[in-house]
Amino acid sequence: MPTSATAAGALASARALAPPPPRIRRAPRDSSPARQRRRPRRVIATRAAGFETDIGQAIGSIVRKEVTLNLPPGRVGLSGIRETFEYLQDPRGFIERRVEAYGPVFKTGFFFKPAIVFGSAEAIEEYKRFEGELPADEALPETFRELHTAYGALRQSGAQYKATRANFGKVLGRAALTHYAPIIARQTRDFVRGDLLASGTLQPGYECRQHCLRSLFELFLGAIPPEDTMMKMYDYNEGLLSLGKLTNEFEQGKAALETLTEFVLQTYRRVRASGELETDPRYFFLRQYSTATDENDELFPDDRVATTVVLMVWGAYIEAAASMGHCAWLLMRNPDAAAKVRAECKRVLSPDALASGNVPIETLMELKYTEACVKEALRTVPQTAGGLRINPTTRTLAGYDVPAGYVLTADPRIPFLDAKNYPEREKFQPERFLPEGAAAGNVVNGETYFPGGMGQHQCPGISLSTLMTQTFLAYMTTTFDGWTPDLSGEGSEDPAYVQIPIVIIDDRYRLKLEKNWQFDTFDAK
Ligand code: HEM
Repeated sequence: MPTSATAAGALASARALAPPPPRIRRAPRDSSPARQRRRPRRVIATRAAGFETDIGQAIGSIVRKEVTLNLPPGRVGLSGIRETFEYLQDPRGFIERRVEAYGPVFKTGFFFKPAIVFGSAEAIEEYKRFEGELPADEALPETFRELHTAYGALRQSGAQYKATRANFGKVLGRAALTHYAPIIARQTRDFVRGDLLASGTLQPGYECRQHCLRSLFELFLGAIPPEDTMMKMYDYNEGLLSLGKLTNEFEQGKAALETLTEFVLQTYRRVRASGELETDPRYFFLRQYSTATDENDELFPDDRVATTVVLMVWGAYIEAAASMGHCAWLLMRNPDAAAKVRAECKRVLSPDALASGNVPIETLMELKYTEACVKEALRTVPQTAGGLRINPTTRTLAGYDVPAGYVLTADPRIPFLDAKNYPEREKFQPERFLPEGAAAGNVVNGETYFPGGMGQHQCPGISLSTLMTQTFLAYMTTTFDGWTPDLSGEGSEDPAYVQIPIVIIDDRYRLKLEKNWQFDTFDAK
């Protein structure tokens, strides 16, 4: 679930998550070092004998009454506009350039608000001590707050949030994953050995999203909605990220939320009335929520259960799909790692188990190298920024003053990019996440690896996403001997990416799949 889905998370790039035909987007801006060295034109600066005044920053710090404070290095400017737009064009490059210039704690403008971004182990350790008191909701824009609903975890705090969070373990913890694993395996088999085998191509952005949508509805609802209802999830996503409540996107998002919630509500009420809720394993998730209680010890009302299903599917589908696409691309570019994944999957998973789709979690958990690939992919191509919190009172962090009203965000990309934690940081090395990784100088712990954010709103779904991606890789590597960029039509060697709020391969990118001889004549349908 993307928490950086804030105000401008909006931007057009998020619209790339709409269904096909994929729209033609402009190529990503040139981020070559030469370009980056050019001075941005909008800064009004004077430079003389080593003295540089950034007028926007100077006025901004007077307006914000922070002239006498000891803030971290960096610039916010007058209102953070320039920083925000620079971030939105190239989020990862933005972080990298600032860490290089200022170190792992710096100030900037994030989504038009002054912000302190940090990622050193010391700052994170200190942050963890008070993060639990910070309100999460205020950092979210109005459109997101309304469509995320009062039931959404990202808006909550205190007793209400505790009640919401208490249920996550029941539907995303180990027992739940044990229940989901064979369903995921069957869904993935049908996707890879059905759809992909038939077409011989994979559009990792769009097709993995659709696969994840279907799989997640089945896991969390026990039923896949009709296509037109399921596709409302794209409108809902666009509405959450829309620029304002007067936009069409917001209106459509609101209508989509109603349609989706109504469909879930009807399904929930029907299976409860028929008694299947208690007896049919398909309704595992709904059954857990049918006994969930709120902060007043009252059962969740039906609309809260229904909204929770919609929010869970929404929080998971793009993230899981992005992880699958990045892994597929990284394995293509790292044939040694791909060979190891293939060998491991063939050793652990029997052809019969793969063909039947009946793969228990214990077997999937033996895929240690494959799991390490998924983790390393999240490090190499980080999918999200950290969660945003508003600092309510003046305090200090890492020896710097943090004024009230500043956004605080622990950014996972900062430790990911630090060669002290990850030697040869640009390389894809799944071994970092295996026991031998430490001996090679890798430092993997809660302060250096937190792809799902940290603190009170830390992602409860990373294990589910990892399991889905591992299963995807198991079927991909045992069905296809490899894959290469499909250069026909608009095809390109490497993908462009949607950058905000979740980094995911652009819909136009396609891979050509090389069938394994066993599947040359396979007809899964
Ligand atoms: C690789 C995949 C994923 C990544 C990188 C990811 C990332 C994140 C991040 C960064 C947050 C933290 C937000 C914050 O601190 O404000 C978050 C929260 C959340 N994620 Fe994920 N996510 C992933 C997969 C999933 C999946 C599969 C689910 C399944 C339902 C999920 C459900 C949630 C929920 C419910 C929250 C809100 C937690 C709360 O507010 O207590 N995520 N995610």
